[in-house]
Amino acid sequence: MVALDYPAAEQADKLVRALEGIPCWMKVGMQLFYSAGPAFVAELKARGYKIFLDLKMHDIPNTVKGGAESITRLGVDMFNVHAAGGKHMMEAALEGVDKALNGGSRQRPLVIGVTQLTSTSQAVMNGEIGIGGSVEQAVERYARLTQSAGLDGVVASPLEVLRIKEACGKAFLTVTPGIRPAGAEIGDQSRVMTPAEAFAQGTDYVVIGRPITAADNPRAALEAILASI
Ligand SMILES: O=c1ccn([C@@H]2O[C@H](COP(=O)(O)O)[C@@H](O)[C@H]2O)c(=O)[nH]1
Repeated sequence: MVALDYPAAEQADKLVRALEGIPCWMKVGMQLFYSAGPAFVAELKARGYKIFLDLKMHDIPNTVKGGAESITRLGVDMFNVHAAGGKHMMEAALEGVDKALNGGSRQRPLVIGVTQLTSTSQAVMNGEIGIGGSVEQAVERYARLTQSAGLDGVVASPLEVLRIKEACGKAFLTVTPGIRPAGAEIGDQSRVMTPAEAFAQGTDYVVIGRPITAADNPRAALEAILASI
Protein backbone atom coordinates (compact mmCIF):
# COMPACT_ATOMS: atom_id res chain seq x y z
CA MET A 1 0.00 0.00 0.00
CA VAL A 2 1.50 3.30 -1.08
CA ALA A 3 0.75 6.14 1.35
CA LEU A 4 -0.24 9.17 -0.74
CA ASP A 5 0.67 11.74 1.91
CA TYR A 6 0.45 14.91 -0.18
CA PRO A 7 -1.20 18.29 0.37
CA ALA A 8 -3.28 18.23 -2.82
CA ALA A 9 -4.56 16.04 -5.64
CA GLU A 10 -2.01 17.35 -8.18
CA GLN A 11 1.02 15.95 -6.33
CA ALA A 12 -0.73 12.67 -5.51
CA ASP A 13 -1.83 12.32 -9.11
CA LYS A 14 1.76 12.79 -10.30
CA LEU A 15 2.92 9.91 -8.11
CA VAL A 16 0.03 7.66 -9.13
CA ARG A 17 0.96 8.25 -12.79
CA ALA A 18 4.61 7.50 -12.06
CA LEU A 19 3.63 4.15 -10.50
CA GLU A 20 1.14 3.20 -13.24
CA GLY A 21 1.02 -0.53 -13.97
CA ILE A 22 2.66 -1.63 -10.70
CA PRO A 23 0.20 -3.70 -8.65
CA CYS A 24 -0.39 -1.94 -5.35
CA TRP A 25 -3.10 -0.39 -3.19
CA MET A 26 -3.29 3.36 -2.69
CA LYS A 27 -3.65 4.67 0.85
CA VAL A 28 -5.40 8.01 1.21
CA GLY A 29 -4.81 9.62 4.60
CA MET A 30 -5.93 12.76 6.37
CA GLN A 31 -3.71 15.23 4.55
CA LEU A 32 -4.91 14.30 1.08
CA PHE A 33 -8.52 13.50 1.96
CA TYR A 34 -9.04 16.78 3.81
CA SER A 35 -7.92 18.65 0.71
CA ALA A 36 -8.90 16.49 -2.25
CA GLY A 37 -11.83 14.60 -0.67
CA PRO A 38 -14.21 12.05 -2.18
CA ALA A 39 -13.52 13.26 -5.74
CA PHE A 40 -9.93 12.03 -5.61
CA VAL A 41 -11.01 8.72 -4.08
CA ALA A 42 -13.47 8.29 -6.96
CA GLU A 43 -10.70 9.05 -9.45
CA LEU A 44 -8.43 6.39 -7.95
CA LYS A 45 -11.29 3.89 -8.01
CA ALA A 46 -11.97 4.73 -11.66
CA ARG A 47 -8.32 3.92 -12.39
CA GLY A 48 -8.84 0.51 -10.84
CA TYR A 49 -6.97 0.91 -7.56
CA LYS A 50 -7.94 -0.69 -4.27
CA ILE A 51 -8.09 2.03 -1.64
CA PHE A 52 -7.34 2.11 2.06
CA LEU A 53 -8.94 5.26 3.48
CA ASP A 54 -6.80 5.91 6.55
CA LEU A 55 -8.81 8.44 8.56
CA LYS A 56 -8.47 6.65 11.95
CA MET A 57 -11.88 7.58 13.28
CA HIS A 58 -12.03 8.01 17.08
CA ASP A 59 -15.24 9.58 18.40
CA ILE A 60 -18.45 8.68 20.18
CA PRO A 61 -20.19 5.60 18.72
CA ASN A 62 -23.02 7.51 17.04
CA THR A 63 -20.59 9.80 15.21
CA VAL A 64 -18.36 6.92 14.13
CA LYS A 65 -21.42 5.05 12.86
CA GLY A 66 -22.31 8.02 10.67
CA GLY A 67 -18.74 8.40 9.49
CA ALA A 68 -18.52 4.72 8.58
CA GLU A 69 -21.78 4.98 6.67
CA SER A 70 -20.45 7.89 4.59
CA ILE A 71 -17.06 6.23 4.03
CA THR A 72 -18.71 3.00 2.87
CA ARG A 73 -20.70 4.98 0.29
CA LEU A 74 -17.38 6.15 -1.21
CA GLY A 75 -16.71 2.55 -2.25
CA VAL A 76 -13.30 2.24 -0.54
CA ASP A 77 -11.89 -1.22 0.09
CA MET A 78 -10.62 -0.64 3.64
CA PHE A 79 -10.96 1.99 6.37
CA ASN A 80 -9.97 2.21 10.00
CA VAL A 81 -11.00 3.34 13.47
CA HIS A 82 -8.96 3.63 16.67
CA ALA A 83 -9.33 0.54 18.86
CA ALA A 84 -8.89 2.89 21.84
CA GLY A 85 -12.43 4.13 21.10
CA GLY A 86 -13.65 0.86 22.62
CA LYS A 87 -15.75 -2.12 21.59
CA HIS A 88 -19.05 -0.25 21.36
CA MET A 89 -17.49 2.38 19.08
CA MET A 90 -16.01 -0.27 16.79
CA GLU A 91 -19.34 -2.13 16.65
CA ALA A 92 -20.98 1.17 15.71
CA ALA A 93 -18.58 1.45 12.76
CA LEU A 94 -19.82 -1.93 11.51
CA GLU A 95 -23.44 -0.80 11.95
CA GLY A 96 -22.63 2.23 9.78
CA VAL A 97 -21.20 -0.07 7.11
CA ASP A 98 -24.33 -2.25 7.18
CA LYS A 99 -26.58 0.80 6.96
CA ALA A 100 -24.74 2.03 3.86
CA LEU A 101 -24.83 -1.41 2.23
CA ASN A 102 -28.48 -1.94 3.17
CA GLY A 103 -28.63 -5.30 1.41
CA GLY A 104 -27.28 -3.76 -1.81
CA SER A 105 -24.62 -5.10 -4.12
CA ARG A 106 -21.81 -2.73 -3.08
CA GLN A 107 -18.78 -4.57 -1.73
CA ARG A 108 -18.25 -4.49 2.04
CA PRO A 109 -15.05 -2.63 3.00
CA LEU A 110 -12.58 -4.22 5.39
CA VAL A 111 -12.75 -2.44 8.75
CA ILE A 112 -9.51 -2.27 10.70
CA GLY A 113 -8.66 -1.16 14.27
CA VAL A 114 -5.59 0.98 14.96
CA THR A 115 -3.63 -0.37 17.95
CA GLN A 116 -0.58 1.67 19.02
CA LEU A 117 0.70 4.08 16.39
CA THR A 118 4.01 2.94 14.94
CA SER A 119 5.52 6.29 15.91
CA THR A 120 4.95 5.46 19.60
CA SER A 121 7.95 4.09 21.48
CA GLN A 122 7.84 2.04 24.67
CA ALA A 123 9.04 5.08 26.67
CA VAL A 124 6.38 7.42 25.23
CA MET A 125 3.60 4.87 25.75
CA ASN A 126 4.54 4.29 29.41
CA GLY A 127 5.58 7.85 30.24
CA GLU A 128 3.67 10.46 28.22
CA ILE A 129 0.55 8.47 27.38
CA GLY A 130 0.45 6.56 30.67
CA ILE A 131 -0.30 3.08 29.39
CA GLY A 132 1.59 0.49 31.46
CA GLY A 133 3.20 -2.76 30.36
CA SER A 134 5.00 -3.44 27.10
CA VAL A 135 3.95 -2.14 23.69
CA GLU A 136 3.44 -5.76 22.61
CA GLN A 137 1.00 -6.35 25.50
CA ALA A 138 -0.95 -3.18 24.67
CA VAL A 139 -1.10 -4.09 20.98
CA GLU A 140 -2.31 -7.61 21.80
CA ARG A 141 -5.01 -6.20 24.09
CA TYR A 142 -6.21 -3.82 21.37
CA ALA A 143 -6.11 -6.61 18.79
CA ARG A 144 -8.23 -8.93 20.96
CA LEU A 145 -10.71 -6.09 21.60
CA THR A 146 -10.87 -5.29 17.88
CA GLN A 147 -11.56 -8.94 17.07
CA SER A 148 -14.24 -9.17 19.77
CA ALA A 149 -16.01 -6.23 18.11
CA GLY A 150 -16.10 -8.14 14.82
CA LEU A 151 -13.60 -6.09 12.80
CA ASP A 152 -11.35 -7.65 10.16
CA GLY A 153 -7.91 -6.86 11.56
CA VAL A 154 -5.59 -4.26 12.99
CA VAL A 155 -2.95 -1.69 12.15
CA ALA A 156 0.22 -2.38 14.13
CA SER A 157 3.95 -2.43 13.58
CA PRO A 158 5.45 -5.51 11.94
CA LEU A 159 7.23 -6.18 15.24
CA GLU A 160 3.89 -7.25 16.74
CA VAL A 161 2.54 -9.35 13.88
CA LEU A 162 3.55 -12.75 15.26
CA ARG A 163 1.96 -11.97 18.61
CA ILE A 164 -1.27 -10.73 16.99
CA LYS A 165 -1.53 -13.80 14.76
CA GLU A 166 -0.91 -16.05 17.78
CA ALA A 167 -3.60 -14.28 19.80
CA CYS A 168 -6.23 -13.75 17.10
CA GLY A 169 -5.47 -16.36 14.45
CA LYS A 170 -3.89 -16.17 11.00
CA ALA A 171 -7.04 -14.96 9.26
CA PHE A 172 -7.17 -11.82 11.39
CA LEU A 173 -5.53 -9.22 9.15
CA THR A 174 -2.46 -7.18 10.00
CA VAL A 175 -1.79 -3.90 8.18
CA THR A 176 1.70 -2.68 8.97
CA PRO A 177 3.19 0.77 8.50
CA GLY A 178 6.59 1.39 10.11
CA ILE A 179 8.28 -0.05 7.04
CA ARG A 180 11.78 1.08 6.14
CA PRO A 181 14.03 -0.52 3.51
CA ALA A 182 17.55 -1.11 4.87
CA GLY A 183 19.38 2.20 5.22
CA ALA A 184 16.27 4.37 4.74
CA GLU A 185 15.62 7.31 7.06
CA ILE A 186 13.39 6.31 9.97
CA GLY A 187 12.01 9.83 10.50
CA ASP A 188 9.17 9.95 13.05
CA GLN A 189 8.58 6.18 13.08
CA SER A 190 9.70 4.18 16.14
CA ARG A 191 8.84 0.54 15.58
CA VAL A 192 10.17 -0.41 12.15
CA MET A 193 11.19 -3.36 9.99
CA THR A 194 12.22 -3.79 6.36
CA PRO A 195 9.55 -4.93 3.87
CA ALA A 196 11.11 -8.41 3.64
CA GLU A 197 11.25 -8.76 7.44
CA ALA A 198 7.62 -7.64 7.75
CA PHE A 199 6.41 -10.28 5.27
CA ALA A 200 8.61 -12.90 6.97
CA GLN A 201 6.64 -12.14 10.18
CA GLY A 202 3.45 -12.97 8.26
CA THR A 203 1.96 -9.53 7.74
CA ASP A 204 -0.86 -9.23 5.23
CA TYR A 205 -0.26 -5.67 3.99
CA VAL A 206 2.65 -3.27 4.32
CA VAL A 207 2.09 0.49 4.16
CA ILE A 208 4.95 2.52 2.74
CA GLY A 209 5.07 6.27 2.30
CA ARG A 210 8.24 8.35 2.32
CA PRO A 211 10.65 5.62 1.20
CA ILE A 212 8.69 5.86 -2.09
CA THR A 213 7.25 9.38 -2.15
CA ALA A 214 10.49 11.11 -1.10
CA ALA A 215 12.69 9.05 -3.42
CA ASP A 216 14.33 10.73 -6.44
CA ASN A 217 12.73 8.01 -8.56
CA PRO A 218 9.59 6.70 -6.79
CA ARG A 219 8.93 4.04 -9.42
CA ALA A 220 12.44 2.61 -9.04
CA ALA A 221 12.08 2.76 -5.24
CA LEU A 222 8.83 0.74 -5.33
CA GLU A 223 10.27 -1.73 -7.83
CA ALA A 224 13.30 -2.25 -5.57
CA ILE A 225 11.00 -2.85 -2.59
CA LEU A 226 8.96 -5.38 -4.58
CA ALA A 227 12.15 -7.13 -5.71
CA SER A 228 13.30 -7.31 -2.07
CA ILE A 229 10.26 -9.30 -1.00
O1 LIG B 1 0.37 3.38 13.31
C1 LIG B 1 0.34 3.95 12.20
C2 LIG B 1 -0.81 4.16 11.49
C3 LIG B 1 -0.76 4.75 10.25
N1 LIG B 1 0.41 5.16 9.73
C4 LIG B 1 0.39 5.79 8.39
O2 LIG B 1 1.20 5.02 7.47
C5 LIG B 1 1.96 5.87 6.64
C6 LIG B 1 3.43 5.61 6.87
O3 LIG B 1 4.18 6.53 6.12
P1 LIG B 1 5.78 6.53 6.10
O4 LIG B 1 6.10 7.74 5.30
O5 LIG B 1 6.20 5.24 5.43
O6 LIG B 1 6.26 6.62 7.49
C7 LIG B 1 1.53 7.31 6.97
O7 LIG B 1 0.53 7.68 6.05
C8 LIG B 1 0.93 7.21 8.35
O8 LIG B 1 -0.12 8.13 8.55
C9 LIG B 1 1.56 4.98 10.43
O9 LIG B 1 2.67 5.34 10.00
N2 LIG B 1 1.50 4.36 11.64
